[in-house]
Order: sequence, then C-alpha cells, then structure tokens
Amino acid sequence: MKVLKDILYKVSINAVVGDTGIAINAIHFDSRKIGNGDLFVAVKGTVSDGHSFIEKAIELKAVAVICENLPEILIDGVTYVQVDNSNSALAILASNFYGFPSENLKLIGVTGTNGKTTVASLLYQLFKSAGYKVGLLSTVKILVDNIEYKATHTTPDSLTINKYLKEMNDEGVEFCFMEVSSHGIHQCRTEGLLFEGGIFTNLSHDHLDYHNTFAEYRDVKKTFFDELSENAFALVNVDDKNGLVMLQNTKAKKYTYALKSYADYKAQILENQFGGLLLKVNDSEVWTKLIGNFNAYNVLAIYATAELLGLEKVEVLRLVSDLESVSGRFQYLISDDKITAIVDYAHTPDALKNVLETINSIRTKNEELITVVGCGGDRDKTKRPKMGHIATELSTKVIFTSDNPRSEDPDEILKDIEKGVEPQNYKKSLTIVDRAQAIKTACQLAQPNDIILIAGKGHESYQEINGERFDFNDYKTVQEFLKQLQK
Ligand SMILES: CC(=O)N[C@H]1[C@@H](OP(=O)(O)OP(=O)(O)OC[C@H]2O[C@@H](n3ccc(=O)[nH]c3=O)[C@H](O)[C@@H]2O)O[C@H](CO)[C@@H](O)[C@@H]1O[C@H](C)C(=O)N[C@@H](C)C(=O)N[C@H](CCC(=O)O)C(=O)O
Ligand SMILES: Nc1ncnc2c1ncn2[C@@H]1O[C@H](COP(=O)(O)OP(=O)(O)OP(=O)(O)O)[C@@H](O)[C@H]1O
Ligand SMILES: N[C@H](CCC[C@H](N)C(=O)O)C(=O)O
Ligand SMILES: [Mg+2]
Repeated sequence: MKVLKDILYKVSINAVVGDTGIAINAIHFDSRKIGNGDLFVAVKGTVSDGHSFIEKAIELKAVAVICENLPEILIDGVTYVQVDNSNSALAILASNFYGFPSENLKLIGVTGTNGKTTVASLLYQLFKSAGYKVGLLSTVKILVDNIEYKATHTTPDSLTINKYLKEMNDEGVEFCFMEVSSHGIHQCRTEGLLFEGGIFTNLSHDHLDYHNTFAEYRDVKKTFFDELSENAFALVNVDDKNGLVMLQNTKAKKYTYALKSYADYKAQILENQFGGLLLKVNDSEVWTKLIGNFNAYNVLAIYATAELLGLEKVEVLRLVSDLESVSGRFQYLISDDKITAIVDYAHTPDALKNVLETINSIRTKNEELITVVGCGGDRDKTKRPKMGHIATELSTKVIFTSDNPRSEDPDEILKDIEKGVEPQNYKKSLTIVDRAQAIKTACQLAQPNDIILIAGKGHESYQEINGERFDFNDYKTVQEFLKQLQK
C-alpha cells in the first residue's frame, strides 16, 4: 500500500482534483486489470485511447486516475491528476511505487537496430561467470539472477521493468543488462530509470512503420543517450556513422569502439571460421566461439563494458573466450550427412545481409547456400523487397516463406518480398507459404556439405497467423527434417 502523493513525487503535474492523501493498492494502465483501490493511468495508444476506459476503471473501483485530459464528468471520491504525458508519468510513478529499484543496482541499457539481445545476454553470461548476481531484460527472456520469466517485449512497459528491478533488488542482484528498443524509448518505458551505462550497437533500416522516417528513428535512439547522467558511461560503435550522433548531447562519459575507425576499444579479426573468431582486442588476442564479423563488434562491446564496469582485463579476456552463443542467434547444427543448418534471428535487411556475408566469407564456394526467409505481417512493409533482394543476391537458392503473418494475407507479404528479386535471380527463388514445408524443401534440396540458413524467427516458439499463435520452432523443425530425410 502506498500513498498517492508519495508516488506522484517528481511527476510533472498540471492539475489535481481530489485528495492525494489516499492509499493506492496497485497501478495499472489497462482498465481490465483494475481492482479495488487501484490507480488507473490513461494512456493514448496506437490502437485506442486509454481515456475512453476511465469510466470502466472507476466502475472496477479505481480510486485515482492519471490522465492528459480531465473527463467532463468527475466522480466524487475519485482523485484525478492531469499530466502532459501519461506514459512519462507512468514511468515515474512505477519507479516511485517500487522504491527506485534502478538506483540499487548497476543498470546497463543496450540500444541499436541489431545486436541488443546478443550483447545484453552475453553480458549477463559473462558477469554470472565472474561470480555476480545478475539480471537480464531481453527479447528472449527475463532473468532475475537464476529465476527465469517469459518475455513479451524487447523492452517491457515501465511498470513491468520496475517490478522486475525490485525483484532483482530483493535477490541481491548487482548488475542488470537490458535491451532498450526504439518503441520503448518513444513510449517512455525507460524514463526515470538510473542507468550506469548505455551501449549503442548500430543503426539500420527497421520499424519505419512506427517511426515515420529514418531520422526520427535515429533521434529516438539518441534521446536515450541525451538522458544519461554525468556519472554514466556511453559506449558507441563508431564504425556506424550514427555512433557519434548518439554522443552529441550526452552528459555521460564518452567511449568508442570500432574495428575500422580510431576508437578507445579496437579489435581486429585475425581468423574467422565456423569454429569461431580469433580477435585482437586492443593489444591482446582472444578466441571466441561466436561466429561472424558482426559478432566481433558484439564481443568488443562486451569486452569494453566489462572493463568499464571494473572487471580485470585478464579475467575479461578469459571469460569472453567461454561465452556460448545466444539461442536463435547463429545457432547451428551439422547433420549426420554433413548438412549445416543455421537458425538466425536476422529479420532486418542489414542483419540478413550480415549473416549471409558471414556465411559466404567462411564457406568454400562449392556448396549451396539455401536460405529460407520471410517477413513479419503488420510490421514495416518497406523492408520486404530489400530482404528479397539481399536473400537472392547472397544465396545460391532461396525459399521465401511466412514469418508471423499476423493479421495480413501471407501471399501478399510474399508478393512484396518477391518485388525485390532482380530478373537474373528469379530462377534462384521459390515461394512456399507454409514455413514447415519450406524448411522441409530446403532439407530435401540440400546435399552433403551444403548450408541451410533459416532466418527471421530465431528463438521464437510460435508462428502467429490471424492473431493465433501456433507452436513452431525453426531449430526443432530443421533438426527433425534433417533426421527424417537422412540421405
Ligand atoms: C505499437 C506498440 O508499441 N504498442 C504498445 C502499446 O500499445 P498500444 O499503444 O497499441 O495500446 P492500445 O491498444 O492503443 O491501448 C491504449 C491504452 O488503452 C488501454 N486499454 C485498452 C483496452 C481496454 O479495454 N482498456 C484499456 O485500458 C491499454 O492498456 C493502453 O494503455 O503499449 C502497450 C503497453 O505498453 C504495449 O504492450 C504495446 O506493444 C505491442 C503489443 C507491440 O507489439 N509492440 C511492439 C511493436 C514493440 O514494442 N516492439 C519493441 C521491439 C521492437 C524491436 O525489435 O526493436 C519492444 O520493445 O518489444
Ligand atoms: N552487432 C551486430 N550487427 C549487425 N547484425 C547483428 C549484430 N548482432 C547480431 N546481428 C544480427 O541480427 C540478428 C538479431 O540479433 P539480436 O537478437 O542480438 O538483435 P536485437 O537488436 O536484439 O533485435 P530485436 O530488435 O529484435 O530485439 C542476429 O540474429 C544476427 O543476424
Ligand atoms: N521485435 C521484432 C521482431 C520481429 C521478428 C520477426 N519474426 C517478426 O515476427 O516480424 C518486431 O516485433 O518487429
Ligand atoms: Mg532483441
């Protein structure tokens, strides 16, 4: 139980109607979850407007309402607090309600188009191996040290974040690594959190359905760095042309990492093969089981962060070499008849290009590279032809298929993808709507030593069609077909 005026601390308020001395049981931004004595925060969303559920929340016994516009009819006994931005107010309320949990541990945010899950999860792994209690908020899962929870978002809503951070405080967690998505920043999900550091991986085409332009998408990411405190560190990849943009207005201590440019943390790839990467990081050599150029960036970001957080250089190098790949991120198996199948979460043009270039750089050119890929429904449509183009340019055969069509017609999504295929590549590609059939066909086409890449779904355990989620996992599917079809 908390008193309303205490949890309003630091919330920028325009008007109050009613008593702020009342007790608040719980905070909710979804009217359907309201119970007796709760506070309802009305948020203007992308589909509906939370303000239209204020009455419903009061019927369910909400005692206080936070809103941007006061309702015309005010109910006696209910306290109304008017604010400029309900999402921002929600984040501050959440932090107050749970007792500022981000201040009781070292919170590190990872942002960028690709690599957030990889960097955050591997930092979790590394700090666990170093003997600390650690937390993780990621696309794949939420970890409160050893306790695992299902993740619904890359960056959960501010109430959920603060709830888990509080649980981490109770468990004695010292470091928490979290992914910070552009949706998360834009919807103020991370507002009011005290970050010890921020990491920028890279920026490329994604989510242009939500953010109208690339510049808007970039500027949203930048606000995360603008809001870091002077005690925090900001670590950015300066091989990406937007790396320095992120640092332009930050108060945080600035650090850079790069493979190609001058930087505080530099790495060079000495060897790049299916077994892993041999890197020279600043002056030391380090071997890692992770594969591909892009993972050299991830490993470097992890190395730099561990050092900035005070771990010993020699220990960090040892721990880096023990890191295991993250589920659905370049996860691979080699079948008994020597077919390699790789499952990777590449669901953006840039990620797909990187993963295909990586495979091409380590395969000998005699084998086929068969790619199975699709694009999500109800998501950025402009990336579809780009991914169609990249897949066919960089593979020897491509099977286009479905990847969570959601409410869209799968055939229409596939037509959008096919538009990006150049005439000279037509004969390389075929389209099979059913993902399991597409994977099966890839397995049938593959000969010993060939490589199959299944891109886009990574760790996901479902295929979402027409709002319904069916059990589906790329790794299990390909593993079973390769066994069944053994040549
Ligand atoms: C587009 C988007 O980001 N939507 C998020 C947003 O929901 P919304 O704006 O659509 O909400 P809405 O349905 O319009 O409802 C408005 C308000 O009315 C409330 N409501 C609604 C109905 C009702 O009966 N009563 C009621 O009170 C809702 O609780 C909400 O507060 O706010 C919700 C609460 O925080 C999020 O769960 C929801 O994420 C949806 C499910 C989603 O799919 N988001 C994706 C795109 C996302 O956030 N992805 C990023 C990762 C992207 C990446 O790969 O980088 C992520 O961080 O996960
Ligand atoms: N540093 C990187 N640069 C470019 N591509 C990368 C990098 N790291 C990973 N990738 C590619 O992007 C895919 C997604 O990686 P990861 O899940 O780590 O990114 P993410 O930023 O968490 O994505 P999401 O926005 O969906 O949460 C990987 O499967 C891989 O193909
Ligand atoms: N976080 C990303 C994941 C996309 C993964 C892909 N499998 C899809 O469903 O489009 C998104 O919500 O856009
Ligand atoms: Mg992620």
